[in-house]
Amino acid sequence: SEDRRWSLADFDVGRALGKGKFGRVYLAREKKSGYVVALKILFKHELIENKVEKQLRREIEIQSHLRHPNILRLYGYFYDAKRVYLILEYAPGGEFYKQLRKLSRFSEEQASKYVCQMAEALNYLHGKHVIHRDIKPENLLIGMKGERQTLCGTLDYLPPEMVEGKEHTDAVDLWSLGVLCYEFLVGVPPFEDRTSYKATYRRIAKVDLQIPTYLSKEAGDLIRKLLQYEPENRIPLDQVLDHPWIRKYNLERQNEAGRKEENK
Ligand SMILES: COc1ccc(/C=N/Nc2[nH]nc(C)c2C(=O)Nc2cccc(NC(C)=O)c2)cc1
Repeated sequence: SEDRRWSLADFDVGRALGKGKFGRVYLAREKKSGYVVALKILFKHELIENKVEKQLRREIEIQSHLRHPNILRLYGYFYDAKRVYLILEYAPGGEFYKQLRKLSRFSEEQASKYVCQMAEALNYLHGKHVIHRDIKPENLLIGMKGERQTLCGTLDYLPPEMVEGKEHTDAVDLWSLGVLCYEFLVGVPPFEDRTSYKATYRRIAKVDLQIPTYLSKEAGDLIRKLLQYEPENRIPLDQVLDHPWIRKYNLERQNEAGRKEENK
């Protein structure tokens, strides 16, 4: 459990899994239990230089209390003179967007399953008044059963209110969900404009959205209902989970209790 005092001596540290924005992630095994985890090692001087230590403390506080099959667990943390160590759940599949790049785009069935899992994770987060605010493929990992977990930075996924520096609510996550849904099906984000940052900004602010004709009517309908300029016009998560395009491929969705049972 996360309240005992951990230290590096408790772990056999294995291969580097990859580099995050701050520090590196290693495969590690807790010596007594043999439990395999991902150990994220952050350098204090980098956190201080980037003025993110307060944000990290807040994220640790939030993530250590979250329990959801589609949200990566933070089991605990510890630190020494130079580093902060996060003991995170290990998702064997690795980064989701590597999968997306390889496949270039997903089938409607696969995309619907991923969007459903994201909507369930967001529903759980919003129920706890937590806004993710940074949903993008780079922050998604593939779990044991191929499901995705959101690991808690480009313009592509930001809604108009955030690119325009206005007030924002948890509706920002609805917009990002719509952007991701489009990207899963098309292979590129809807407002991408490789010429410039400003061009992307303009396309987002105008909601310059073209839905390819090869997408099903239902898929296009859900994307349009999420990519609404006005935050209050975006359909809420419970309606996303009830949308025909989601229900069609996620018949086995039980209520939350049922799902918790399944994951005990
Ligand atoms: C290079 O091939 C890989 C294949 C699978 C992985 C699995 N990573 N799984 C994780 N579980 N919990 C955490 C945290 C992570 C994680 O951060 N992984 C990670 C971090 C940075 C880069 C990558 N690279 C890739 C390819 O997934 C993975 C990592 C690397």
